Amino acid sequence: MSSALDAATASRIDHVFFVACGGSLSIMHPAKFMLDQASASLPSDVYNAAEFTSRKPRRLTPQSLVILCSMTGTTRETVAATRFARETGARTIVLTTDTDSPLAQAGDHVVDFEAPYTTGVPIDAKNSNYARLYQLVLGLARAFDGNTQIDALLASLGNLQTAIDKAQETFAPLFDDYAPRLARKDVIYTMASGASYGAAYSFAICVLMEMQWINSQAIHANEFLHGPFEVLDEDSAFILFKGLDSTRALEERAETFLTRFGSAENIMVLDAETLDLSGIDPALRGNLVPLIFFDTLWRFAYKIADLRGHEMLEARRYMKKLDDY
Ligand SMILES: N[C@@H]1[C@@H](O)[C@H](O)[C@@H](COP(=O)(O)O)O[C@@H]1O
Repeated sequence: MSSALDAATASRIDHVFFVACGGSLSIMHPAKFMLDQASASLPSDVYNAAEFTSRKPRRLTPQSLVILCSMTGTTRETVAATRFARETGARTIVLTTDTDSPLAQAGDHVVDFEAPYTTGVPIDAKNSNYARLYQLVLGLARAFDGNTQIDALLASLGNLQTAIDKAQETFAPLFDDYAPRLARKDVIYTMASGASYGAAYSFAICVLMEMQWINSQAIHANEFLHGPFEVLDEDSAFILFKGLDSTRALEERAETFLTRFGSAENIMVLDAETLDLSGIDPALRGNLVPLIFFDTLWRFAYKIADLRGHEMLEARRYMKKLDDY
């Protein structure tokens, strides 16, 4: 990690690109959110890897830093995006759980992380993809903007797993209550804004759609009021994240509308204000809460899977079953 950061910051960079696919892309949105608030000098963009390679942004130059992530390190689009970035002369940092993977071989610098999905072994959240990415972001902000939050981040990450474990207990009665109703739904929307939007996106596309074949869409909490709210009625099912970042008011406004025309029994609200976040720096709570949302919801997903008789990882038809697409 520190050697990747040292190399990436050895000379001036003027733009950061966050690039990945699917669940690995979902963590890039909160990374940009953090960089936007921590750095005045580093603009950034978030791209799906195939879009990045196809769009060929003119802004990509040898002064760019491209941060890419693939849990397996094998996602073809992300490997191709890494090669494309290097061909332009940009610096690349790749995050993966497999340091021998094609992605690791393609990047300039490799940062490894842990994921329970690959090994089945529980991890400490301080070693997760989010944790590593946030360290990179605040490392960049320290190097180029004199931001000093990195020590608070490291201390907070050390206490994060305890906060997640406590959150599992806090949310358990909510999950027990909502699982039987939501498991019967054909459509469940997720909703969030700011730092939590990526977790809502990932839960919609990777968990509800990919692993449970439940129709879903992550709706940005304010965009909801600009079209999507027309589908709302008493049967509509939503999972709303209420985080602690500076966009919380957007999520609260969406909740007010949801509960005005929807039915509370189909609207599951995860409110970070109900959590015990001791040991997490108040200024970073908004950034770290999405890890808690996603991790706790992962357990909720297994509850739904049991009720539906639809195995979480094994029941896929296409993902990891086909490779000719
Ligand atoms: N649902 C999966 C995700 O879980 C995974 O993150 C992504 C990319 O895979 P990887 O992270 O290995 O590049 O593919 C799909 O979207």
